[in-house]
Amino acid sequence: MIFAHAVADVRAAEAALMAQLPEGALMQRAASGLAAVCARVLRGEFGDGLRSGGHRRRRGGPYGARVVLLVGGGDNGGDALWAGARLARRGARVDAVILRHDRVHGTGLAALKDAGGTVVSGDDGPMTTATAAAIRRADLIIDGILGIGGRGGLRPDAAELAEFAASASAHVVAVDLPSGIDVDTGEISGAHVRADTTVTFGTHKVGLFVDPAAAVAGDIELVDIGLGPYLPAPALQVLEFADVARMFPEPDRNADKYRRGVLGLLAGSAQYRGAAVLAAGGAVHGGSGMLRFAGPDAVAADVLRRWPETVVSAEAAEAGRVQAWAVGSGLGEGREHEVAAVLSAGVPVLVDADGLRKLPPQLASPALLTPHAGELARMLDAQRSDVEARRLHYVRQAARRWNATVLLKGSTTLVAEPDGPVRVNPTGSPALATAGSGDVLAGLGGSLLAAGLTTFDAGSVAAFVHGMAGHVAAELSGYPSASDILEALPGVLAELRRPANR
Ligand SMILES: NC(=O)C1=CN([C@@H]2O[C@H](COP(=O)(O)OP(=O)(O)OC[C@H]3O[C@@H](n4cnc5c(N)ncnc54)[C@H](OP(=O)(O)O)[C@@H]3O)[C@@H](O)[C@H]2O)[C@@H](O)CC1
Ligand SMILES: [K+]
Repeated sequence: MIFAHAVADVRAAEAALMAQLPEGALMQRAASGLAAVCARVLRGEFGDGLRSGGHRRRRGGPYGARVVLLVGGGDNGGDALWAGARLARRGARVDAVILRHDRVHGTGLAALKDAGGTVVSGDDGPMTTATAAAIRRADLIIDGILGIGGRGGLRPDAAELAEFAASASAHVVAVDLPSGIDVDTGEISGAHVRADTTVTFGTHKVGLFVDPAAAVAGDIELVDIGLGPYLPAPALQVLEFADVARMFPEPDRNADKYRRGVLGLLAGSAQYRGAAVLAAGGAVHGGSGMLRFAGPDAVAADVLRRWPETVVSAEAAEAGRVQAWAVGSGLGEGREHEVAAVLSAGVPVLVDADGLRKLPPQLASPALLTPHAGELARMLDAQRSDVEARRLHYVRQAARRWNATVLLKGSTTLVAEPDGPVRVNPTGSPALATAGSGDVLAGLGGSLLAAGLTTFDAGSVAAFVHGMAGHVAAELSGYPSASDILEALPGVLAELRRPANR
């Protein structure tokens, strides 16, 4: 599992570690790790990041490379200067653009000059003719404007510099984080750097994983500086393949279909017949032992035709015993009494799409709510654009409001509980943004609930697996449909459940 921590926790850990070490030792660790990644970038080991096609890709390593440092007035700038000195000693031509001469990291600047680096900015501002020329011809730009000490978007002179750097063809490496993002929330409130690679120190920072900021961080490289033992519980968790393989329910030797878990599915309507079929497909593959579908005859017939292993009934009340419910995908208007009954059935329930419009003020059962940004906005009486800009804030707010697990779908899917760390799904891709994709996810998540996973684990495992299926489907069909994603699921699950991976 990958973790991310809040800035206050990073600061506390840093202080505890620093008390054990000689002055400047941490910055040297950071700068050495940063220089090592930069050398790899200059050997062509990293992709072209955000501006694919526009890059001057260098393969020869630091010797002879042209490097520009953007240096703010704090320790982030200090890291850049020390790393620049290391690259200069390895034969790079290093030019520094200093934003604040009165605040610049003195020993870092002296080290850079000793190693043969030069300053191209002027006394009265960073943008000079020499700055522009250096940035235009650079192979690599190192963004040391702001790190975890920054607040708000970049100030005008830094913003002008970042914008000019963005127009150049160099690979941009951000020091600790892309300057100008809000590091604890992933929000962006003004001008900021767009990085191709971010080299972060000690632990990942929250904003590197949460959109919109995550989208401007590029590839993330973590440099271990020894903070680990001093860090408290993380603010964010990112599941990896091995975690999901371990968490995915494994039927025991004596399991029968009931013991593996039965999911009840209340989905689909005359208007949205396909949603029921897609959700049922996600459920059939999702790890539970049996699916009971409740819905109108015509819809039930569609489900049975595609998934003959399903048991169908006309009403939720007639469905029989289940270990969990999934409700809402394509449900349309009406059926309020059935939804209410399912929500108070005393078993865990996944609520999606139209089910989210029918939520009571208080939920009686453990619930996993799976809105996209528009649905979450409606639930919280907010604007969709606000939810998209402040995803972490709103997903946490909804989790507390309904005392439930909330999975906010989108560019980076977040899964939050009322308390504790938020999970970010790392497998998302634009391939998942297609009609019916959410229905597959709902069935899959419901099935995992029925198989006994907690709402938190069911949501995060479902999102991970669904995202992997999206990638596989995209490789096969370019722009995959929800049916393609569904078809990719068995292969992904087989891979996940291979004994070597568990
Ligand atoms: N944590 C660790 O373990 C380690 C941390 N290390 C490194 O230290 C970094 C943190 O350094 P830090 O605390 O000196 O703050 P930093 O981010 O450089 O910014 C402060 C400067 O920015 C300025 N400024 C603020 N807002 C601004 C804005 N909107 N637009 C423009 N300017 C703005 C502010 O100016 P002021 O407000 O004071 O006028 C001040 O000059 C951290 O990210 C990592 O890289 C490693 O070396 C070792 C291990
Ligand atoms: K930075």
